Amino acid sequence: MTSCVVVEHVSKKYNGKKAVNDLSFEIKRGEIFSLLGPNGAGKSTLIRMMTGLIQPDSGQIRMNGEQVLPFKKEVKRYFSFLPETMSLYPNLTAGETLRFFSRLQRIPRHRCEEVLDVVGLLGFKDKKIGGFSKGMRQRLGLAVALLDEAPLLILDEPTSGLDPYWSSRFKEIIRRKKREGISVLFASHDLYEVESLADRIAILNEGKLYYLGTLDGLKARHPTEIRIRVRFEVPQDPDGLSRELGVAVNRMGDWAELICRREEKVRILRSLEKGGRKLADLHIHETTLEEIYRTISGRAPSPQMDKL
Ligand SMILES: Nc1ncnc2c1ncn2[C@@H]1O[C@H](COP(=O)(O)OP(=O)(O)OP(=O)(O)O)[C@@H](O)[C@H]1O
Repeated sequence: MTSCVVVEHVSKKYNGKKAVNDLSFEIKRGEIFSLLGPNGAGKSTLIRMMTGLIQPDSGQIRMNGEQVLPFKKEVKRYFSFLPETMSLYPNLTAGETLRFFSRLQRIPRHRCEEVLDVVGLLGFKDKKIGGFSKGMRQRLGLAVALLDEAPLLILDEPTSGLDPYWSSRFKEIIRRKKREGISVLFASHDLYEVESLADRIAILNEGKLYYLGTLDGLKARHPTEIRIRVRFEVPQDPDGLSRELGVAVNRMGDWAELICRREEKVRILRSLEKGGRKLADLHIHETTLEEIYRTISGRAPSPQMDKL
């Protein structure tokens, strides 16, 4: 698979502070690529440079083999873009908005109704956008991005403001685009969405690339820990349990928390009722991707948060 986007040693400063710091990566043709990172990590700045809205201080970005800046129409035709916040005219109707963008891009008029239908707004085509909810405006922005069927779709936080139904429909739309051979780059804070859509991810932190690869690769890099919380009919000594089972055990009131690796789980569970011990209750917690992400972005919940 060849690359549709190549980012090479790109940096950007604002007021002397690096928003994007020496980033290099490629997006392959036909893949769904997600940009993750905490607030201020540099995702939108990177996307703005990729779409030619701002110029990098150093480095270069090529799209379909062409330098993004100075802007050529071959590059503009190569991608469609949904910005983080889209400026729409509140006095125009949804239909008028789509027709406005279709005329700008010389796209046949019938596409307007098609994309309005895809985002569930066909029934609202004669309604003014000023009366639209946040989610409806977001769906309209997505419809604009879908208008021209460019080979690369770039979406900055596309599901912000969407309800669970439309978040799920969004995933269907993106999967269909991939089947049609379209490459997709999207920035997101929703790890479940990323997990179910992305072929590869890039995690940014303070403008730098923390991780580039598949989600499986990320999980392998952060071996998952399992916490088995147990309550016995007769309370057990945590130190004795720890020595017997060979894992760390914390006392949590009436409960004991056993911390083990995934491959130790079955052995531990089988040992819990040995020697006449009887379980009264049990809860198993496996580390989620969200927790891995929180840890690497420095947002692991503090003990104080647990008390809230
Ligand atoms: N126009 C600007 N002027 C000055 N600083 C900016 C500007 N745009 C972004 N920044 C700064 O650059 C850094 C990266 O911001 P950016 O918007 O790219 O982050 P982000 O990852 O998209 O964040 P979020 O998830 O909150 O959208 C932040 O420190 C931000 O304050």
